[in-house]
Amino acid sequence: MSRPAKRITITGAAGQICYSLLFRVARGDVYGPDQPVILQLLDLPQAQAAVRGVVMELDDCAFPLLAGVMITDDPETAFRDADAAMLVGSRARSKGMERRDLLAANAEIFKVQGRALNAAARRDARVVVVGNPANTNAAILAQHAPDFPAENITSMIRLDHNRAASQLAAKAGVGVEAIERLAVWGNHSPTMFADWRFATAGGRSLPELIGDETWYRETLIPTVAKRGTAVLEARGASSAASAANAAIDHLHDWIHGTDGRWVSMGVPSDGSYGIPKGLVCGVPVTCAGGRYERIAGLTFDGFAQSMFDRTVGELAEEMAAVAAL
Ligand SMILES: NC(=O)C1=CN([C@@H]2O[C@H](COP(=O)(O)OP(=O)(O)OC[C@H]3O[C@@H](n4cnc5c(N)ncnc54)[C@H](O)[C@@H]3O)[C@@H](O)[C@H]2O)C=CC1
Ligand SMILES: O=C([O-])CC(=O)C(=O)O
Repeated sequence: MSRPAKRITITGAAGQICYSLLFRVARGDVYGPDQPVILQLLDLPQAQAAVRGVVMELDDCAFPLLAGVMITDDPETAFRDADAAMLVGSRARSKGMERRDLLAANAEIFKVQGRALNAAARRDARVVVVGNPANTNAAILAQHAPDFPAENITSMIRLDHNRAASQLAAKAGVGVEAIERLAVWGNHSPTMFADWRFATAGGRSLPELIGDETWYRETLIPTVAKRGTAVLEARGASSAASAANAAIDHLHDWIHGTDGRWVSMGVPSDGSYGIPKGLVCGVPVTCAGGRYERIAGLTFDGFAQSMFDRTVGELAEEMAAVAAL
């Protein structure tokens, strides 16, 4: 263990997603098999005992790459010198809670965490927001971290990307690794737009290979959009392992590169595709040299444009609702 350890801030450490996430990060799934890591775990004061239990289990795994674990309920302590941050903790909807209340509660959390990130994290830290509403939480985080590079604050839409890739591969009868040039646009919500128009499998156009536009519009898109609900109904608990896996894919690919493959990330708008600045929006990217690059110059037909406008419109509405609070 000669290299200095990378510090990863992870919030919501006592929750369901982290019960899967922490063990994989500690095993090296983000930074790779030669890179020691230190976990800096944040959760609420009332969750500290549960976090201590999870840390006992981390100890009991005897992970060779785990160089340390810190537990705290103080955001600034959690973000101190962080090389990366996975912001999973957020306020879940409780009975009788309106959407407006949920947005307000999360806006407050990400405002506080934005200030802490601004004060304490390394300037080259890579941040992925997982806690819902993930895109809007990321945009609020960036607003409150004015000295931190906004392009390093992203949100997770990779779970939708992976869900779509898996469904498309099954339909086409190919391995999921054959699926290339898939794009998921917009909000991590049922409005997200899984766009297969440029997708290929083994170099062949996927829409041509599958040859069923009706299936795409009436089955694929709604299946991906409602997948979280379907898992919740079947399992009686929300998608935790697949969400943790997607968060690892997101950060791993950002750090290590995608070798030219497209993946989808929620990134701060630079105005391209007409996405209003200030929004954090799912777009297709490639990653290389520790940076993501948006896929530029894609065109939209009537259906794609209407799907794109709907999901970007929803993001703009969420931001307006937060601004009005
Ligand atoms: N972007 C995506 O694709 C997905 C996002 N999610 C979202 O991820 C979030 C976490 O999911 P689960 O782990 O299943 O939830 P959970 O309810 O099991 O755990 C959430 C944890 O966050 C903690 N927490 C709440 N406020 C906090 C704060 N201010 N600072 C630090 N920790 C805080 C709670 O104490 C709890 O331990 C939820 O918002 C969920 O909707 C889930 C699946 C996919
Ligand atoms: O709503 C949730 O907590 C779960 C979620 O985001 C998903 O499974 O996509």
